[in-house]
Amino acid sequence: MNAWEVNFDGLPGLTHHYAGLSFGNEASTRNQFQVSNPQRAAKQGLLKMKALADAGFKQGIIPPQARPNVSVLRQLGFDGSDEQVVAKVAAQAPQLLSAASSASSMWVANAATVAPSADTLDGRVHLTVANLNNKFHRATEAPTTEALLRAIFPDESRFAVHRALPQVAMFGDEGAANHNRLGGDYGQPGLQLFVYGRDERQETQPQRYPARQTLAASEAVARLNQVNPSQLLFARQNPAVIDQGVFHNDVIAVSNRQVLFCHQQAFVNQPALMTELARRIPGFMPIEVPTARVTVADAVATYLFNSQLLSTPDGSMLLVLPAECETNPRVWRYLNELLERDNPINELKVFDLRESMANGGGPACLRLRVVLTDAEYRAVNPSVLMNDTLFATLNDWVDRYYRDRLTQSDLADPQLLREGREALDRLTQILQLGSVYDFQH
Ligand SMILES: N=C(N)NCCC[C@H](NC(=O)CCC(=O)O)C(=O)O
Repeated sequence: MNAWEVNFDGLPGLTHHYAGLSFGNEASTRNQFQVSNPQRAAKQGLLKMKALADAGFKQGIIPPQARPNVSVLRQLGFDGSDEQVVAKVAAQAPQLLSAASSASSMWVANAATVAPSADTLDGRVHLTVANLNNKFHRATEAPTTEALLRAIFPDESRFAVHRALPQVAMFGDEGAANHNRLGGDYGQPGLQLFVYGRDERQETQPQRYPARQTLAASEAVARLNQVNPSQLLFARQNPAVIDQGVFHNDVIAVSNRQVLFCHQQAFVNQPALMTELARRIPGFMPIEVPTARVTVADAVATYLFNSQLLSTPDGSMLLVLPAECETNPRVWRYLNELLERDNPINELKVFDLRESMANGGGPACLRLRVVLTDAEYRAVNPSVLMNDTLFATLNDWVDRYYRDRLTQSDLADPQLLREGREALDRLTQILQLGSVYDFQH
């Protein structure tokens, strides 16, 4: 079956700011209270989408969520009109206003875990929304993520969107950021590698930072997504790298078809995992970067592995990297040697994503991969697919509504709430999504 990997990128929202909300994500902690530029964040995201669409890759967009999230603030006891709710939380608990205003839904690698139809028992594409239970500001994304995915993948005979797992630590699930699919052509059955950080039943935990993904969650997602049991593998991420800031597996590994590009220290018992993968994946090609060349600290600082590994029509592969890789001499030297070596990677494309990177989100965090057959692709809401017209329309929309400077204290401005709703109302028209936001009901 002819199939494609379609990348859907999250668009940074109007309240993008630096709040230090993600303990264990060192960029988030380091950049707390820095001044952000939401307009630049959105434009950096749009430029990546457009450049990849122009290069012939299939590219979609997932809109931001409505923030501040007034309903969660009401749930926490702030009352009155929407404006009064914002004023009260700003005065009494600014950190909660930050959490309720986070634009974190841009990192759609954490929106859901996707199973292509070639891997599922009922032959549909399955998407299980992630509960993002480990962080309050992210856990509130799930209901709107579900509504957005239903609006983008509306045909229930082809797509099954599952709601998030129960919101408890035992089922902490961070979506596709801890999931890789390996194999041959996209339309052929692949091996789904679920990577977890914590197994509450037995193993030791990281000492310093939280492990967000549990094995129990990964198992439940595999069940919901109806992944053929013969195409499943669960592996544990190395707790020592979680303690060095690798809060999702996509900060230390990325796969495409038969290639797994990862750090030497990414997984527990890595040699045995590589042997198992080689046994199960025809032509498996691991590219393991040794610590002697690139340390885990360098990987975290540059997001080398948070790259997108994309297949070009001639069968070779392209790495989409953040600009931070180019400015680190060790990483850049390694990458240029990689191009010369015997492997399918023969091109590097570098993007300036600094607004997102400063909160710990690189190229791969910003995208959700969805493998689709031709017929499935035609069933996607066509208004979310990137092209020249949509790019121009969205740039104008960003110019009209987005601020070019935002700090935590700006979140108290009631005008920001109004601007956001007006902008998103307009966006749902542009993308023909219907009423997906609470404020539209
Ligand atoms: N690796 C992947 N797939 N995604 C990156 C997510 C970054 C996000 N940062 C934040 O949520 C920071 C928000 C703040 O501190 O303002 C997170 O930690 O969940």
